[in-house]
Amino acid sequence: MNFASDNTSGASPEIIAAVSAANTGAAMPYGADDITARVAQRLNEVFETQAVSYPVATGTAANSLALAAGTPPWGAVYCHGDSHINRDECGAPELFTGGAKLVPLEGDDGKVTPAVLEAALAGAKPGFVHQVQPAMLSLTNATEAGTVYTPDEVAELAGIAHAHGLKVHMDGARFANAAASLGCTPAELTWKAGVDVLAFGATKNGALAAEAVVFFDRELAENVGYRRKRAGHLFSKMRFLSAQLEAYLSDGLWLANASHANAMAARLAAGLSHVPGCRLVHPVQANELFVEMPAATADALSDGGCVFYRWKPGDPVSTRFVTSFNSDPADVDRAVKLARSAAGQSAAE
Ligand SMILES: Cc1ncc(COP(=O)(O)O)c(C=O)c1O
Ligand SMILES: C[C@@H](O)[C@H](N)C(=O)O
Repeated sequence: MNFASDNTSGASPEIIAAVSAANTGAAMPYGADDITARVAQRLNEVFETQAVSYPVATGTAANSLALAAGTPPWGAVYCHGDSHINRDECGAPELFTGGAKLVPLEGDDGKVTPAVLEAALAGAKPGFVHQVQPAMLSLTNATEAGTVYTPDEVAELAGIAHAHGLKVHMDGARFANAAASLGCTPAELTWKAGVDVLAFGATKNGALAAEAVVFFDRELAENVGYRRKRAGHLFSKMRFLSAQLEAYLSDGLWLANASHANAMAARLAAGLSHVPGCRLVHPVQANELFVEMPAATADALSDGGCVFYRWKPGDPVSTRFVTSFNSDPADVDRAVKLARSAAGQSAAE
């Protein structure tokens, strides 16, 4: 019962098979192979536009390369305070941009709001040499709180950003989960809503290690090839990274994986929300749930073999559960049963 992260899941058998199948004969290196060319075309089909895409191996690299493409060293990137780029990338965005400043914004349920963004930009001083210059807005979809931005919400925020001359980045480490949750098209959730560059995630949703930086604003991509090489993310045997993405984007695998993960999160949330003392901290809209629960309940879950993060200490303790493309419903039900017994509730209730 491992719900620590979707990073703990294995890889989809289809993706493993694709990597094995790619291991046939020789292929030109550094992205000059046929599979990489097919992935670029496939991404254009999925997003219904002519984009420029760069496969990389981690979400941090995808985010940092995307931000560097649109942010000068003296720039400012506006993001949610709990965003991964702000909390969990060890300064990679700051490094890749040459020292730009991340400007964290408040917002309930992990989401930036138009009012907060407007106020932050109203306080900026374009042209004032003593202050960083607004350059990009970064939104995470699905968010780090397990919520999602709808296309309309993205469009409203992107409209504000563009009106102030900023470009818009989307951290899409869990983009599949957002798209599956919303039932909208990838285009509706990105460039049609004003997103200029997407860090398109696959690793957390069934790939071994594969992401793609997808530029809808193709001019932004001008120097990314050099930045990727300098970052050490230009794979010499790129076919094996691209093979993952090709399989991921074939036969609807990426959305099927995300739909299952989302369904398991909903199942777990439905069960835990009826356990005395348990409270869902955020709406469960993708594959993450944050649950406040008595420390004794958390201990019983851990003692019973359930693996999850204690997000904030205390009693009640704030916990995070993340489900994956291959989460077993029996594990979900076992976790709920453990919580119920800890709360003195009979499993039959
Ligand atoms: C929202 C979000 N963005 C980006 C990343 C970065 O991915 P990676 O750990 O592959 O660098 C993660 C990590 O899991 C994440 O949760
Ligand atoms: C914790 C965080 O860095 C990681 N990306 C996760 O969601 O598990």
